[in-house]
Amino acid sequence: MRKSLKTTLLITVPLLVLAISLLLPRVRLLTAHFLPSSSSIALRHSSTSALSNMAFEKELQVALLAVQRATLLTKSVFHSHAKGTLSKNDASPVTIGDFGAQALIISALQHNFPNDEIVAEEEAKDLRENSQLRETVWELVQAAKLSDAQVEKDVLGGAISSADSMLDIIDKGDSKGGSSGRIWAIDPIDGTKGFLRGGQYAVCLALMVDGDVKVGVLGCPNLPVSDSEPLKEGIGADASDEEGRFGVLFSAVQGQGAESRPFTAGALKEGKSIQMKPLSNIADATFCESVEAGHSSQGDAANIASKLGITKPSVRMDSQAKYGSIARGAGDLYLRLPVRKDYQEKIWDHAAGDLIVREAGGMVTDVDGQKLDFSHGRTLKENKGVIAAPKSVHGKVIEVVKEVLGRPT
Ligand SMILES: Nc1ncnc2c1ncn2[C@@H]1O[C@H](COP(=O)(O)O)[C@@H](OP(=O)(O)O)[C@H]1O
Ligand SMILES: [Mg+2]
Ligand SMILES: [Mg+2]
Ligand SMILES: [Mg+2]
Repeated sequence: MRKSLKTTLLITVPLLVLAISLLLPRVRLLTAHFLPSSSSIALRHSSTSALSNMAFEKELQVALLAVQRATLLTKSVFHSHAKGTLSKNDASPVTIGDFGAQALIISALQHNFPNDEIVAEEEAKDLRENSQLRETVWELVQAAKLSDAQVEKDVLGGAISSADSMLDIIDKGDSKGGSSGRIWAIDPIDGTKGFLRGGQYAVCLALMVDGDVKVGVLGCPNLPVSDSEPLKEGIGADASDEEGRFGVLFSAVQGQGAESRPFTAGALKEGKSIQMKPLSNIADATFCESVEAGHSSQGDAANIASKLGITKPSVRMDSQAKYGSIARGAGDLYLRLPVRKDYQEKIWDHAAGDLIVREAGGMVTDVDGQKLDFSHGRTLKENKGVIAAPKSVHGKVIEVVKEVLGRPT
């Protein structure tokens, strides 16, 4: 009896060990691919209904990691390369960082969601015509990797196969956009002028379904990690070298709240829920606006602020870092006031930030108080400007904006 028990154990124990060792890597792979690691990207939900509905969990995980990898590329451009700056048809700048970041994000989206459409800011034409530029971007793209090789491969799909396929991938961002289906909006570097100056910039990604923004992620490598640090001008790439104090990822999923987490090169850190700052007296508000006077009328902003009784000077910063900053309560208002009648805002300049502010308890509209409508193609052609504010004061701000800009009431 004892002998047969011993024999059985001798056979079954090694078999069990073998089975477990064969199964474990598969379970790990599946977990990495389909389920976010609970410690690394645990979502905090703002409502109980969200707890029973973890919608867009995979989209959020992929978006966070794709933005993180692309942001690593942009940081590497800032620190070690000439920026390879070109002037586009509209005289705005584009750099090797913009091209590289767009290639990496689209590659990750195609690996996970091959049927989704993509609206992205850049196109590969200049790289097709300039082989030296193409090689520089290709080198950058090959070098940009998350430190976790398993996540890099399983979640983001690993490396792009060749320089030519990189060009095709960049051009996959040519969707016309619209009101139906799943469409991602990418701004590989928002605030390119800020990036070139060493100021704020953001790597931006949002998913729209039937014209409605469902997921938004912003990578802001030059903003402070701390949500409570007051809004300040002049923090930029030099400061971001200070170990651990700079670099933040903002994210939001519709109906599930907004979060911030420290930016890293490795596993995603846990997200922390963020909210707009309660503002009982509008006169105490801090408002932010573009650094570029050509993107937002600073004169109109000053008039609006003064009529609202605001005495603090505006905080000027580039990019959707403005949306992230007010969503975390570091500032209160974001005013973007049209400079030219004919300019149509681009959806990739606003989709992620709009959702992040709304999920943090804010309200985002155009200068007439209409919500931003992402269902009209690549631009926000039915909207003019952007006004983002806490819900409690948004109506008052719009009243004054209309008065100063002479908009119909
Ligand atoms: N006349 C204009 N009015 C408003 N926005 C403009 C503009 N010309 C360019 N932009 C947009 O302003 C964005 C930067 O915004 P901000 O001033 O808040 O940093 C640019 O994004 P990119 O830098 O991605 O090209 C660009 O799309
Ligand atoms: Mg641009
Ligand atoms: Mg932009
Ligand atoms: Mg851009």
